[in-house]
Amino acid sequence: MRFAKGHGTENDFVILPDPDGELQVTEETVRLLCDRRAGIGGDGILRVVRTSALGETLAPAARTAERAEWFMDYRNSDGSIAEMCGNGVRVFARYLLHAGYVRGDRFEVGTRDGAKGVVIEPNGDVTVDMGRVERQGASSAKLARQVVHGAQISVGNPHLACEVEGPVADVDLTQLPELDAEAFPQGANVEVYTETGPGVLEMRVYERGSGETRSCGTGIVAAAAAATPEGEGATWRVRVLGGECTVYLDASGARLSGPAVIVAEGETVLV
Ligand SMILES: N[C@@H](CCC[C@H](N)C(=O)O)C(=O)O
Repeated sequence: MRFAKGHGTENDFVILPDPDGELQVTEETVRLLCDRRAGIGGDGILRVVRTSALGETLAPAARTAERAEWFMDYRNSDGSIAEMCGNGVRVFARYLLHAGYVRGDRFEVGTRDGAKGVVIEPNGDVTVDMGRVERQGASSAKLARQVVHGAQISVGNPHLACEVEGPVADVDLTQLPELDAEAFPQGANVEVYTETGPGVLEMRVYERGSGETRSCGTGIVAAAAAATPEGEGATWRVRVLGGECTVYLDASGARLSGPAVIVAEGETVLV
């Protein structure tokens, strides 16, 4: 089976081209492909399938995805399905261009959170219109060595974005965060962030289904939203372990911009 490998600020993905929806991607397959020793290695999988060949009924809120020719079927490295992946969309867009599946510098990608508009910037960065960012109140999480408090935010998928004092490097993210199950019945991604200068955040993330990763696009947007007073617009540069992205927040929602690259292509015998 053909595959590619790509990343957006080192949030890395195994890309499976499956235009006609012929692959059976099981949880076990995903775990094996994402395994960094026994497989190819990645934080998740991006299956590249024509929306018309998806073979899945989308939730009513995601039906706008049907107008996009290509659908990003995203899976976390543990095999679970997530509604959205911000860096995934950016890498997916880069792959569509690389493979010649799309042309031009503006197109849409279908996701389980609906259609997302993508723009290829003159400097090569990929910007995705993430749509609405929903603030849902406050909650907390128990980490390995501390309890953190923050904002419950939906960017299509669930987040708890927590401002911490001191460097984010000091936060122990080695263990699965314990969350309030009533607030997060489907689990959540947990971000810790601190403001290091005007318009600049530093962030780390423990991703649902993947553990600590070096970047998370939806998490970057959630942290930027949590750091912005409600009702206000803002632009944030968000530094993560794998690089930096920029978030533009306004009344219509959020845009996420940053690098996205394809680093390898080949064939795997794992599937
Ligand atoms: N890395 C992604 C988020 C992937 C999904 C997440 N782990 C979840 O389960 O919600 C991003 O760049 O947004």
